[in-house]
Amino acid sequence: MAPTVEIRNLTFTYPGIDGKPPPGAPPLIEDVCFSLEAGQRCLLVGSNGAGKTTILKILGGKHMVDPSMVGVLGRSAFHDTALTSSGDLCYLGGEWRRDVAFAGYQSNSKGTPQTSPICPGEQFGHRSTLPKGLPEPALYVQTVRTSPDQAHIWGGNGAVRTCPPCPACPRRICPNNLGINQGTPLKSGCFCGQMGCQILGLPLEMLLHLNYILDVDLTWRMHKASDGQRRRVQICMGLLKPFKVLLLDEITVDLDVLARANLLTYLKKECAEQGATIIYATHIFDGLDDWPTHIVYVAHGKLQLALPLEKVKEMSQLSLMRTVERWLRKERDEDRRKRKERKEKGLPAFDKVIEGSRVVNNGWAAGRLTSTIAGEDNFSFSSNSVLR
Ligand SMILES: Nc1ncnc2c1ncn2[C@@H]1O[C@H](COP(=O)(O)OP(=O)(O)OP(=O)(O)O)[C@@H](O)[C@H]1O
Repeated sequence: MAPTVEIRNLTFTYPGIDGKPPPGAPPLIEDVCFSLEAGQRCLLVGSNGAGKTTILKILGGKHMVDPSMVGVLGRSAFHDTALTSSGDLCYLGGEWRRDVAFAGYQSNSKGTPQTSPICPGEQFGHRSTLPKGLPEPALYVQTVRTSPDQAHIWGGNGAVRTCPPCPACPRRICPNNLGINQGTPLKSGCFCGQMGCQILGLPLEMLLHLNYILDVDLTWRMHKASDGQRRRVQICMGLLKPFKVLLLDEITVDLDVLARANLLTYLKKECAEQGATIIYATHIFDGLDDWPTHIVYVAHGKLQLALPLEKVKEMSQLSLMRTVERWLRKERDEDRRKRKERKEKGLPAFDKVIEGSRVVNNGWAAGRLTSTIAGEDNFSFSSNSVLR
């Protein structure tokens, strides 16, 4: 069976705002390889800062890497934007926000901004869909972010401008509004049913299905909902489109035990019935022992283990939680031993921190003509000023 998710020698360093990794920065993710097939559920584990979110975001197409390094359903998640907009590839992360984008051209010959907006949810941003003949660096993709409270437009310089809903496109936030610099918080007090149907443009029937699983009351007012209630709505909205590959970055954190158990059962069933692939990064192991089919363990951005669960030898004696605890304890002890040795040799205990700006545009790596691997040559396959 062809893998639905394939990572081959993935190496990645976060770029700074100039689009380049800080000089001398070591790779954050180094030489990671693993693959998964349809119907497999994989737990992604590792200590804080190990690189789980980074890997999931790369898989979710939020950071550009060489297409040879990551294949989701046989496609490059970053470059093939139709993959994410179709819903086949779904990323649900800790923070609730949604990216929609438009592609356009930075300026015409007179320097006037030119935009060719494409509404959210439609295919956008691929170089081949844009008129030919314009110089490559003029191509850009810009992100409109929406959250329950407001819509944000991220400008090229990282500046945030809030954006009112577009009158021509009342069910959605339309990039036609780009450039309107007026702050209208978006539906902060709306009903959660309205959120799904009006703002995200989803039909009510679809909403009702997951609603039952997550016990969401469509009359909840978003600004009055508790953290866990908002989280339920987030998950509900995120899972509405049928997915083939689902990436979950610790989204169950605010859920009560019943909601979490129902969700895990639902996901397991979806996986078995629809042949979906799920990767779930978490630190919460309650009730997970018989959930995953596979486990991937990363430490310091490097793959330690990628195995079917039944092949994990510790699991014959220990629970999943105790198994992972043992790995992390061993890793921590090893780190401490190394630091001690370095100190004894008169070296600083920790590696020198390479200063670089943190990429804040929703984890979308600033566009670049260069590689995201420190010290490597430029990509031949990238466009400048990509600001997704
Ligand atoms: N946007 C960013 N720009 C620069 N560095 C980042 C960015 N996001 C994360 N990092 C760094 O990358 C490393 C891995 O972070 P990541 O969030 O992938 O870890 P994680 O395994 O998900 O951790 P946790 O379990 O705490 O969520 C960390 O050292 C972090 O400081």
